[in-house]
Amino acid sequence: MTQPTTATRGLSVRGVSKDFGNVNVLRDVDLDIADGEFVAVVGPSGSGKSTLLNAIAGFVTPDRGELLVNGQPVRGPGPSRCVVFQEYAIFPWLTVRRNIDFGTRLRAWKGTRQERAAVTQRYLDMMGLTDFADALPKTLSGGMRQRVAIARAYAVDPEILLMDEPFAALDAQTREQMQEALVDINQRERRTVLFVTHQVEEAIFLADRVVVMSARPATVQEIVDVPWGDRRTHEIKTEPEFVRLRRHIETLLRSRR
Ligand SMILES: Nc1ncnc2c1ncn2[C@@H]1O[C@H](COP(=O)(O)OP(=O)(O)OP(=O)(O)O)[C@@H](O)[C@H]1O
Repeated sequence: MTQPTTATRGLSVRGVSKDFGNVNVLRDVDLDIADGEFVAVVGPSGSGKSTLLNAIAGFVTPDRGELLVNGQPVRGPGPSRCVVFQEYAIFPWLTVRRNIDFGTRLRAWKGTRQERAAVTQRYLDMMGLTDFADALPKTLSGGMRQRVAIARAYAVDPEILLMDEPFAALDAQTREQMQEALVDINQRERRTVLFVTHQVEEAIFLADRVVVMSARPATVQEIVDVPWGDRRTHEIKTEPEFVRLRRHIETLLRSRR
């Protein structure tokens, strides 16, 4: 259970506080996420997890504190951060391929048309979407639509990917498949990820570290290191260490400090 060192690349959240009217939502939140690290955030319902993510995205302005991406202050939404939401926030009028191509076009890298098409195809392949490339989102299942949203977010190649409960609307089996798909794409193309979830098991399965928030006003209660590195198959969920970490985090959440 270590505190991270200050990150120069990656994300730094320093003393961030936010009130909505007289509701104290975030209080002195400190968090450093190193470049290429996958961090999950869990916390009691309504504690302020989405508010923290929205502040990093630039949708919400903190009352106090500082947010830095690669040392640069966050002053609003921008291409360094890309958000995947619970709802399928993809363009319903574009095919799967064109949705992902939209992301590819937002890259800082400007390749030729053919090079961009190859990048888009790579993400179609990685997320198992090639057979659906010409389909419209409305013809796809929820899981497939979320695959498109994730492929598009990776195609943008932002400094930080922010994921707010992206699998919450999916059934249990699809959710497990999506967790595996996310592990797979992130092992191939490692990105800095902040992933908000209600599910402790999901947080441990996906993340290098799990940030446990307190009840509102939310602050960082504990940061739990997860030891599996790239060894992420569903079998780890039954290992004694996994079960121990899950119980530990669940106990912290129940204590509602
Ligand atoms: N724009 C806003 N205006 C006023 N209050 C807000 C706003 N956004 C969030 N809140 C309030 O801030 C608190 C924290 O909300 P937030 O959605 O960040 O929590 P959460 O931990 O993500 O919740 P959940 O786990 O239920 O998704 C809630 O009481 C919510 O009603």
